[in-house]
Amino acid sequence: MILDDIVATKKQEMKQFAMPLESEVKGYSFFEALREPHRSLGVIAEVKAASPSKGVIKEQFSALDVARSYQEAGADALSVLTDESYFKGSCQRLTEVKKHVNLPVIRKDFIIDERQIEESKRIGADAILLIASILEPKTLKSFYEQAKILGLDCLVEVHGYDELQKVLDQFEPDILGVNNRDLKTFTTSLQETENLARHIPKSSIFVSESGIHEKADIDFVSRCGANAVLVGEALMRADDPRKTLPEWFAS
Ligand SMILES: O=C(O)c1ccccc1NCC(=O)[C@H](O)[C@H](O)COP(=O)(O)O
Repeated sequence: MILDDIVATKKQEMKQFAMPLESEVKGYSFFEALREPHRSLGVIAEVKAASPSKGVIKEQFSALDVARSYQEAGADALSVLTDESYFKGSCQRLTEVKKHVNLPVIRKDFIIDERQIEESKRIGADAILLIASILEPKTLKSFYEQAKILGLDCLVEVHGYDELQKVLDQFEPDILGVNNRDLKTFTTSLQETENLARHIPKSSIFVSESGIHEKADIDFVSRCGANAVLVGEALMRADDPRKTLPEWFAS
């Protein structure tokens, strides 16, 4: 199963781990950006070169140009994939984006080791992703608290009611993401957002992640009660995100 492979690779990579030097970048609050979005829903626009489910999404591009186009499109925050093996991302890419774009950036990776939390801070991330399906609930809570101490926000990602309950048995995250993609089968359905919506605590910012491709999807997850969306592939494939995003939010 691909998720097990990704985690196994990550564990292997951690054997050669070297903590990077601190990068000089300005921090922005990921949480505040989503709490007071530019539009009716917060938009986290993702810089995503490739993925296990789709292969190469965009060949040979400037991450900086993409990130700037997202900013000009009115995105509230950016997501930058840093996993190299499966997503063709990198930590350097995140730092480069942070140096030139005035938006909060979440590091999108598979955090399985607490050293990656400090690494995220050092490369300039404002937030990290914590995936419930790859962490024991107590470890997830501990990583969440460690990230907070370092001033990093966390997007806690769940898929399915059981995962959500396991997280909520421990704590109520400030930002809760429902991944519409089942990371074990790659099946994507916005029904996931609808199914879990009523179980999301009112105090959490509710992010609908993955599989959002058109205005109808934005309208649907909005009706479900999502506060924000995380969009990768559709914006990476868009001719011009500066046109696409406003079209998605036109009334
Ligand atoms: O996108 C994948 O194929 C994938 C496979 C295994 C683990 C994670 C994966 N994606 C990470 C993400 O969370 C998405 O990049 C993000 O939600 C955006 O999704 P999309 O808009 O569908 O590109």
